[in-house]
Order: sequence, then structure tokens, then C-alpha cells
Amino acid sequence: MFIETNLNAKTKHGCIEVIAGSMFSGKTEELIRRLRRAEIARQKVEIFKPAVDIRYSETEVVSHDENAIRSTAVENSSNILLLSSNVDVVGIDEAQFFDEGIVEVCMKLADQGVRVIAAGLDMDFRGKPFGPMPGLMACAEYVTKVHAICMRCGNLAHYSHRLSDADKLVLLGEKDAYEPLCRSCYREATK
Ligand SMILES: Nc1ncnc2c1ncn2[C@@H]1O[C@H](COP(=O)(O)OP(=O)(O)O)[C@@H](O)[C@H]1O
Ligand SMILES: Cc1cn([C@H]2C[C@H](O)[C@@H](COP(=O)(O)O)O2)c(=O)[nH]c1=O
Ligand SMILES: [Zn+2]
Repeated sequence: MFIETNLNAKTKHGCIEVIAGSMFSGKTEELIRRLRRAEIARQKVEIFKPAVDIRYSETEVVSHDENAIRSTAVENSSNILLLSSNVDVVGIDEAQFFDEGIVEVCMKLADQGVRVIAAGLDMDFRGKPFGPMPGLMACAEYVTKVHAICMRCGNLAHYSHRLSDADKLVLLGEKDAYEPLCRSCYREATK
């Protein structure tokens, strides 16, 4: 479990935290857990997700277990900066779907003293780094990699295997469309 530094410190120290992993690895749950604790500490929290992903809700970030927290859907990364004045903590879900500008936005916020927590898929269905995630992970102070359970063997999974032949990068879906797999089951499934 990620242990926060003192939430109520007098001097504001901005930072970037990234929660990365495959689908079903608990990224959203961990994001919600950290944001709820910040709210309990009476910090001003704003939460964003990309407008492209409104699978469950337009106004909430929702985990696969239906744990939810209010959020604002935004079209691009610059909207996050515009909507983040006077905040202590910014949460971002599905960070992989944002444009590359998200890295600069997170850096600016952290430089201003904001704690930024971004969750996203580190790899796409081909096992390649996903969008701005490598850049975010590189400039983050803290990176937490979480794992799902492999649907074929029960080991730890870090790949999101697509169940169809579709080859476009962005294809929203759940268990109907993807399964989390471990390294050897992913290799077997894609050969
Ligand atoms: N194969 C799996 N491995 C782990 N958790 C799974 C799996 N399938 C379903 N889940 C559920 O998904 C939850 C995590 O959901 P969520 O935080 O939304 O994940 P993510 O944001 O990483 O896709 C787990 O607590 C568990 O109940
Ligand atoms: C691997 C992969 C996933 N997606 C989509 C599928 C889901 O709608 C989201 C990931 O959601 P989660 O909260 O991490 O479970 O991303 C995609 O569009 N392309 C991919 O390669
Ligand atoms: Zn496996």
C-alpha cells in the first residue's frame, strides 16, 4: 500500500504520483482511496478524466467494483490547468487517453505546490507503452505499479489482452473485450 507523506504539512510541496498497471489491476480503486484520504484531511481535491471515456458515468470516476468519486470529464489536458485554481490535490483517471500535454500540465501543477495523482494503463493491448504514460512515469516522484490476476493461470498479470482482432488503439470495453494476463499467458495468447 502507498503511504502518504504528512497530508497536513504547513508548507505545500507539490509532487506527481503515478498509479500504473493493466486493466483490472486496481488503479482506479487506489486513486479513489488516496483522494478520499486527502478529502478527509480537508484538502481541496479536483478530479478529472478524459471525455472520451464516459463508460459508466459522465460525472464520476467509477471502478470495476463500482466504487465511485465525483469527477469532471475534460476534452484535453489544458482544461485541467484551467479548472485547477486553488486546489491542493488533483486526481486524474485514464491518463493514457490524454494528449502529450498532460505531462507539462502535471509538471506545472506540481511546481505550483499541487499534489497530482494520475492513474492509467502503462501498456496498450499490444504491450506497447500507452500515450503519455511513459513521460508521466519518468517525471513522477512516486510510481506505483499495481497488478491484476491472470485470467488463465492465476498469477500476477500486467498485460491487457484484447479478445478481438480489432487493431485501433482506443477501443473502450470491459471483460467482454479484454482479459488481464501474465507474461507467459500473454505470450501464448498472442503468438
Ligand atoms: N482479473 C482480475 N484481477 C484483479 N481484479 C479483478 C479482476 N477481475 C475483476 N477484478 C475486480 O476489479 C477491481 C479493480 O477495479 P479497478 O480499480 O477499476 O481497476 P483498474 O482501474 O485498474 O482497471 C478489483 O478490486 C476486482 O474486484
Ligand atoms: C488495453 C487497452 C484498453 N483500452 C480501453 C479499455 C478500457 O475502456 C480502458 C481501460 O480501463 P481500465 O479502467 O484501465 O480498466 O481503456 C483501449 O482503448 N486500448 C487498449 O489498448
Ligand atoms: Zn497467466
